[in-house]
This record gives sequence, structure tokens and C-alpha cells, in this order.
Amino acid sequence: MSRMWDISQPLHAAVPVWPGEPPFALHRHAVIGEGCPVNVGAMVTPLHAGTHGDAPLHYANDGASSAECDLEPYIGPCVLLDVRHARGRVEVDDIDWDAVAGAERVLLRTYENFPHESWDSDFTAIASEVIARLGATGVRLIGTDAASLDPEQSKTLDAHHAVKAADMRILEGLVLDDVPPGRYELVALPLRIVGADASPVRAILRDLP
Ligand SMILES: N[C@@H](CC(=O)c1ccccc1NC=O)C(=O)O
Ligand SMILES: [Zn+2]
Ligand SMILES: [Zn+2]
Repeated sequence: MSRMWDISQPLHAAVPVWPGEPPFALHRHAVIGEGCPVNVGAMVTPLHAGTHGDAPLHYANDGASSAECDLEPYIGPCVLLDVRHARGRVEVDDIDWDAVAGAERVLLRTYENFPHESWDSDFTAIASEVIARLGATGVRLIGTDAASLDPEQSKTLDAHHAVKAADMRILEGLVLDDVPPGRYELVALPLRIVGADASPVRAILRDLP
């Protein structure tokens, strides 16, 4: 039987968000009662909260918004690599390059246990050299369980700019705790939000046919 893993964070009021960002909120705009037959919610969310895809507009003013992004990178075969041994930053030597051969989508697991309860400022970033080499080998999408490709304090966003140079796409905040390393089909489509620099995704992995 084909297996499927939900690799998305639950979105709720306490989901950890980038420091200084407003919390995720779901409001009950209408409530079932006399004269009202339905419950209707409305949400407020930082676009980089939870499991999300960065649009190129996040790191370049002339970059595509979420609505303008091609969906191909976000759906198709991928390889999940365990890089829990990486310290501080995922470096070229932390990657099993044989496992990457031929892959168009690469997901990196850095966490032993995903920090669902609180924001982790010490997440494991990715060296721009890793991104450049992935891009050169034909990878179209890089995903990570960390909150960002670059360290929280980075002002240069070297890894994001290496992604831009290779015209790759990015997924961040994936939950990879329960998935063994290997090859899967990935589905993680950004919403068609006009002008958005990022979008929530519902990310899943399933066994390849
Ligand atoms: N680069 C991060 C997001 C990021 O940098 C950020 C997100 C929200 C508020 C501020 C941010 N960066 C500030 O320097 C990301 O890719 O999700
Ligand atoms: Zn982001
Ligand atoms: Zn990012």
C-alpha cells in the first residue's frame, strides 16, 4: 500500500513565527446561530509562518510573486536527505552527493525533533556553496525543516541569493521527523496570492509509484 506523510506544521495561534512578526490568528467572523446558518473564519498570517514556500519576490524586487510562480518545482519526485550531523550550517561535505544524483527536488532534515513549541533562533542554515552545487546538478527546489536557508541574523542572505542565481524554489519549515531518508513524490503548492513574497503550503510526501 502506498504511504503518505503530511510534512506540514499545524497553523494555530501558537505556531512559532519569525521574531517581531504578528502571530497567526484565525477569527470566527460568523457563528452558527439564529439567523446565521454557517461558521465563517478569516485568518491573519505572516507569510513566512509555518510550512511555506518563499517566492523570488522575497529576495528580489523584480522577482516573481507566489501567484506568478510556476508550479512544476513544487510537485514531483524528490530526495530526502538526513543531515542531522551538520553543525550550524549544512556544508558541502555534509551532503551525500551520490544520493542527490538526478534529483530535481532535495529536502534536508536538520532537526532531531522539530521545534513545534517555540521559535528556534539556532536553526541549521545552508551554505551558499551547497545551493550553488545543487543548482549546477539540476536541482529545481530546495526544502528544509529549518525556518530559513540563511541564519536568522543574516543581512546578506547568501543562500537565498544562490537560489536566485540558479532560479530554484524554496520550501521552509517542513516537518521531517517521521520520514525515513529516501526518494518520494513531493506535493507542496503555494497559494495563488497576488503580490505575495511567500505562501503557506500543504506539503506531503508519498511513496513513488
Ligand atoms: N528569510 C526568512 C524570512 C526573513 O528573513 C524574515 C521573515 C519575517 C520577518 C523578517 C525577516 N527577516 C528580517 O530580517 C525566510 O526565508 O523565511
Ligand atoms: Zn520564508
Ligand atoms: Zn527563505
